[in-house]
Amino acid sequence: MIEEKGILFVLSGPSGVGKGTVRKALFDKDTALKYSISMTTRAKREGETEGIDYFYKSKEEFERMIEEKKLLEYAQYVGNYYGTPKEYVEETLESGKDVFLEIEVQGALQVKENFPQGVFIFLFPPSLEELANRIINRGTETEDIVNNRLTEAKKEIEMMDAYDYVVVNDQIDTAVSKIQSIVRSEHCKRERVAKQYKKVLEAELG
Ligand SMILES: Nc1ncnc2c1ncn2[C@@H]1O[C@H](COP(=O)(O)OP(=O)(O)OP(=O)(O)O)[C@@H](O)[C@H]1O
Ligand SMILES: Nc1nc2c(ncn2[C@@H]2O[C@H](COP(=O)(O)O)[C@@H](O)[C@H]2O)c(=O)[nH]1
Repeated sequence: MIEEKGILFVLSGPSGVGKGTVRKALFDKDTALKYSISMTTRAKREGETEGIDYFYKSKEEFERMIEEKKLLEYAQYVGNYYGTPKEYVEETLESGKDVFLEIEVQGALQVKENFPQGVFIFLFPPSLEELANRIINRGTETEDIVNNRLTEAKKEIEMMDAYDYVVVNDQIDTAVSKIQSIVRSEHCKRERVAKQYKKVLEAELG
C-alpha cells in the first residue's frame, strides 16, 4: 500500500501583487487546502490577528526558532524576519493533506532546494505601475517601506523562472481559477505516477 502524502504548494511574488487577497479568495472555495501561518517580527497591522494572520515574535524569539531549527525556511525581508514553522507543515503533509505557503521569494527558493517535490507558483502583476499602485493604495506601509518593497520586487521578478507556474493577477477570480486548476492538475499527475508505481511493484512481486 502506497502512503498518500499531501502536496506542498508555495505561492510567492512581489509585495502588493495580491498574494494574500488571492489566497483568501482561494481558501473561500477550496477547503481541503491547509494554510501554514507564518512567524514574523514585523509589527501587527491594524485589523490583523495573532494566530490568524501571523504568529508575531520578538527578534530574540525568532532567532531562537532559527537556532533550534524549527523553521522550514526563513528570510530577512525589508528589515524583519519572516519564516514558516516546520512542524505544522511536516505533520500536515504526513497526514495526507495539502499545505499552502504564501511567502516571499528568498524563502520560496530555500523551500525549493530542500523540498523540490513542492509546487511553486509565482504571482505576477499586470504591470509594475499597477504593482506600485496596489501597494501604495493598500495604505499599510510608509513611503520608505513602499520604496524598499518595490526595489525588492524588481529583484524578485527576476527569479520567476525558478517557479513551476506563473499566474498573472489581473482579475482576482481568474487568478484563483488558475491556481485551482494547478492544484487539480498536480493531484492528477501524482495519481498517475502512483498508479504506474503500483503497476511496477505488482509486476515485480508477481
Ligand atoms: N487583482 C487585483 N486587482 C486589483 N487590486 C488587487 C488585486 N489583487 C489584490 N489587490 C489589492 O492590492 C493590494 C495588495 O494586495 P495583497 O495585500 O493581497 O498583496 P500581497 O502580495 O499579499 O502583499 P504583501 O506581500 O505585501 O503582503 C490590496 O489592497 C488588494 O486589495
Ligand atoms: N520567507 C517568508 N516570507 C513570508 C512569510 N510569511 C510572509 N512572507 C512574505 O513576506 C512579505 C511581507 O509580508 P507582509 O505581511 O509584511 O506584507 C510578503 O511577500 C509575504 O508573502 C514566511 O513565512 N516566509
